[in-house]
Amino acid sequence: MAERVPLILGSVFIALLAYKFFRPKKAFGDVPGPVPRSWLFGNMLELQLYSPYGKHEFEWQKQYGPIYSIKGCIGEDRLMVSDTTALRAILADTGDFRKSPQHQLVNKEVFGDGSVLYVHGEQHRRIRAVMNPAFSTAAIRARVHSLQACAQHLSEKWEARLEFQSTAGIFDIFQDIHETTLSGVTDAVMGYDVTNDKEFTKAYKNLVITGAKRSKIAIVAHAVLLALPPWAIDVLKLFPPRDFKTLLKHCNASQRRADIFLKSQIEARKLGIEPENDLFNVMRKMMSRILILEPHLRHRQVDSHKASAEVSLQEIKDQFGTITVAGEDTTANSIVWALYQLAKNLDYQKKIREEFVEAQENKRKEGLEFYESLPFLNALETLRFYSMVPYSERIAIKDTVIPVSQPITTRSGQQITQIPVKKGQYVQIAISSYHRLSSLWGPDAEEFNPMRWLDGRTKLGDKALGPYANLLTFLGGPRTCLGWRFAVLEMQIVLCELVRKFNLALPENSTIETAHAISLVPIHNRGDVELLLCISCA
Ligand code: HEM
Repeated sequence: MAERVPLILGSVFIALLAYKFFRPKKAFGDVPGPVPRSWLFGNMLELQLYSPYGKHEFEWQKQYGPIYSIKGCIGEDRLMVSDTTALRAILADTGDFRKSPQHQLVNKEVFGDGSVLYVHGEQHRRIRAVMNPAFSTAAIRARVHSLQACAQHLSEKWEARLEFQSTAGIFDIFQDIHETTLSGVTDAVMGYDVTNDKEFTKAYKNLVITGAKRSKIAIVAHAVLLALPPWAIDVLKLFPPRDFKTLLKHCNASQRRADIFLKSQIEARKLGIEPENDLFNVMRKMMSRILILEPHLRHRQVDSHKASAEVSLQEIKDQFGTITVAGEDTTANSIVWALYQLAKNLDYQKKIREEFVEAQENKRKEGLEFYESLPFLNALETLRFYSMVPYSERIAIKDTVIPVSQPITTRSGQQITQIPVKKGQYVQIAISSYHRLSSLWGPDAEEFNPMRWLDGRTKLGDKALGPYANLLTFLGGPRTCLGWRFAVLEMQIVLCELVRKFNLALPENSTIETAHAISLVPIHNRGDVELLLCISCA
């Protein structure tokens, strides 16, 4: 490896130079924005590194409006977008924009090139069409019992911990919630609970720790990775640095699990046992019979044009890690932040507890509809206030324009109603900023206030972009989060179970801030990622 280091460094240097000299010269028709702090980091440290998340971004939005330009590392051009008209055009996914190459590199290495997170165009439409039934309302409704069991397992664990305490116990709930959602997503969605699978959970936890690392070096490394020629990436795979090794290890572990699990499902089917309608089985049914029964054909590629509702075995396997990662961390941290707000506001806990008891006594609804019928629980605006994926990056794959709802005055004083974007320029779908727009959410948009959903002031009408409550939390358009219904139900179930059994409070002198890891994590005043809560039985 040592003898290859100068070669790799040399190519990085040449690639950076080539990037600097051949990248598009004029950014976004002169759209104003904050001055970058340096050429190396651009505005990326303010965007990604500093806590609380949004400290700079929300101020930029106030100063420059819902569209402004920023600089990425090594001179990249980026457009921050929270304007509804512009977002609608980008989210339509008509082929002008793709996911950013950094994300695509990671998605491919961690999940495989058949992952729904990685594929695009026709292959994406085909795989989504096959996966959709496993995430329909009917399919999610069938997961209620499984999710209730996960939530109950957690509450019993807390009860056991509190058994010998005369007063409240103070403990970190962060890991507990993550274990619950890992079990929830793997068991309820994929029919395979990984909690007791030590090898897989270790690989998964290491992946999350690696993905959550934020440092100046990691931020620049992301940009440099892009400048590497494809052969240098292949060398990296042969002699992977530690973080890259973690990604590959997780990929191998999840492929092995998917293999074992699918084999057992296929055997069960041969014996005439029809397994449940979880994701794997919904997808397995879409594999042609020949692919299941003839092992030598397993790696056959599915021809998108001939088989619009088919997937290959490899494509199914690639969804195992995809769903685990996409569904676990985001949902866990949404629950963590909801619990934080509940611990801060005892009144909120009381309201949820009362409406839960009242609904249970009246037995008006059950299952999914029961949770939907609890107004205050559903107004607890964690999904607006803490956007777990605070932004999503896209890159223009050709020269194009983005329409905007209000004219923009450029640095040179021109008024424009559409923004020219050059091939290779980045667009940031500013999800978190969108949720702070006072024009949409009211003058108190920067405050956590469930009442905005109950007193009739939140009316977006035809301006809605996302699939749930007019929020952009789960994005929108053809790449809308596949698991949004599942995530909402899991949050409802876990919060109800915990609030009806426990009183939550914040310990004295604890300061908690949001930090951007994979999603938004709580950083305690000691600098640790944790959420210490004072818990007693209700
Ligand atoms: C609160 C929890 C969640 C949040 C905030 C969230 C957010 C998102 C966002 C913003 C995207 C779009 C990413 C992009 O294109 O850049 C996405 C995609 C996706 N999410 Fe979620 N998600 C959550 C829970 C889940 C769950 C529980 C699952 C599965 C069980 C899931 C599965 C997926 C998948 C498969 C995609 C890729 C969809 C595609 O590209 O077609 N997510 N999610």
